[in-house]
Amino acid sequence: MAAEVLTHYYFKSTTEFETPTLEILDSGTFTQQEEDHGRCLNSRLWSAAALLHAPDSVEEVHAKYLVHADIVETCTYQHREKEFQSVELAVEAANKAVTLARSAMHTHPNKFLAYALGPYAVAQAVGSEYTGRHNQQHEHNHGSSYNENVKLFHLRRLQVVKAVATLTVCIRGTSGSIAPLRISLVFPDGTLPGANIFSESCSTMEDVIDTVFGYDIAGVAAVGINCTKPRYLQGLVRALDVGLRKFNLTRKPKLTIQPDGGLSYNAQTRGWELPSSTDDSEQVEKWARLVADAAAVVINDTTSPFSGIVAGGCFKIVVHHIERLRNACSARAQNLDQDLMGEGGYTLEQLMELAGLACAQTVQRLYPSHTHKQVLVAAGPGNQGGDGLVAARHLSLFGYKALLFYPKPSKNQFVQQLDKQLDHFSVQRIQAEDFEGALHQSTVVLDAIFGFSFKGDPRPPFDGPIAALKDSDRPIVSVDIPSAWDVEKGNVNGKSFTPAALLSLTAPKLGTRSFTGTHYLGGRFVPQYVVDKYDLQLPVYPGADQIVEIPPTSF
Ligand SMILES: NC(=O)C1=CN([C@@H]2O[C@H](COP(=O)(O)OP(=O)(O)OC[C@H]3O[C@@H](n4cnc5c(N)ncnc54)[C@H](OP(=O)(O)O)[C@@H]3O)[C@@H](O)[C@H]2O)[C@@H](O)CC1
Ligand SMILES: [K+]
Repeated sequence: MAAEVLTHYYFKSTTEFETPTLEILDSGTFTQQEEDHGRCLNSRLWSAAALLHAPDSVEEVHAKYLVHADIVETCTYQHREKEFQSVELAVEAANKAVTLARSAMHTHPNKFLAYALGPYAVAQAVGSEYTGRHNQQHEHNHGSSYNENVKLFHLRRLQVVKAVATLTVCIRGTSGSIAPLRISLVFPDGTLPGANIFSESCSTMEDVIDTVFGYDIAGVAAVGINCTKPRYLQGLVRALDVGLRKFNLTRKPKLTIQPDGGLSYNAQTRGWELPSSTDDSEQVEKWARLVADAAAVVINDTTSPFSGIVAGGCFKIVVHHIERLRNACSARAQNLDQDLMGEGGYTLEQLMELAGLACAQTVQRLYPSHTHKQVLVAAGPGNQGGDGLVAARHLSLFGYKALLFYPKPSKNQFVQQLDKQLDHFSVQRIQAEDFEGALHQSTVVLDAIFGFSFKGDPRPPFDGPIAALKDSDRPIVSVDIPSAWDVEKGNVNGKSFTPAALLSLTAPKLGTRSFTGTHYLGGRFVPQYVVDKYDLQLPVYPGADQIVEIPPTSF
């Protein structure tokens, strides 16, 4: 069964189609602080030392990451109550970490805060997270077993977290990728999932997965790969993916990936070095590409055993890496379109014709003409507007009375021809000042105003109509992404409307992950080589249909 799921996802039931999320995580707070302030934070508290000595720099670093990251972590990775004079002082520092992060976030209300808890291996401060060799000298109770010490260590830290103001705690687990493989995990109730979690026989990815998920005790929320070289990342993600499909988990976990900066540690000079023949910017680009490639294994797979991926880095990662990672993830989506029209041999005209037909078919499927006779097609100035013109023609042929709002005609000759065709299909043109009246008369709306190239706030002549759609109770079917939604972040601050239904073209866009209405996929034109190149996992289109319904995304 596992093999079928892996290699022939096309045969999976379409009800299992789901879009995994991508969230970018800040990373390397320590390294960024060092870079900005030339500060040596090489104490046992590591970056958390800055909470005591340089709180302003902590807030400054958070603010820098927030420009590019979706999630910021408190500066508490190596915060340990043992390094403070009392538990009260430890709690005070932890509270300060939360306050500093929240203060930096006040201009980013849609971003998330996670409380960082580094694993036991890191807290030992002897590089165990890199070598896999854990210090057998235990700090808490020398007579106890390793497991007992790990448990005690985490319980004490969780007591501090519990004392910190109410927080959604995002617990960060680590698996070293170098044999012997060990995982450090924390469990909120202090119960370890099984004795073999730290056993030396736990030496393959399969062992790790069996151990972590075989018990499925409290439902593992996330599993992570940390402190590995970026070049190993995609292989590790694939191995986790293969292993996890064996389990029928009631709740899909997220995967966090946080490789290091790809530098090598020179034991003689005791410093980090670039591989010879690479310069710094080349190294950053390469790092971002490798992490984006690993993330794509999950986000392009609608049958992924993970509900999403959280991508970032760890040691020797700075804000610049995270900025490049964000760009590398977006570039993959654009490349897909270029591929279809480049090597794929399609013309834009062909794709637009098929996209428009899929739009009309979605309206007809959900709001048939015998119940929803009058359809208002709102078409924008870009290629999505062209999809709308094609759809208006088909809708007219399907028996609808079509009204067209198309206030900013395209300069593209082909799109102008599409416009001209509509003169012969009894399509009624609507001027901007009549938009609200037309909306009122209509029984359904096809929103083909803006697609994935929309940026900023809607400008005239589309601002008024978007506001009118927001106030309207008419059912709206949006093409590709609801208009005026950010292609990655969605309906930021609820500025735009939420349609009743969405037709995603080719594959759902990141910004639609919060959409819970009726969701269809269209764009039945993707050749196999593009599927293989981008690891796309597409559902089966039934019969000759141009569209297939996919369940609401579940996050
Ligand atoms: N993937 C596929 O296979 C296929 C994709 N297809 C479709 O193409 C769509 C992407 O098309 P696209 O790139 O032309 O951009 P799209 O989003 O229609 O419009 C951008 C226009 O809006 C404007 N504009 C931007 N911001 C604005 C603002 N704030 N306020 C006001 N205006 C603003 C901007 O104008 P500008 O300001 O740059 O002059 C620009 O002209 C995609 O979503 C899908 O539906 C199919 O046709 C073929 C197969
Ligand atoms: K749209």
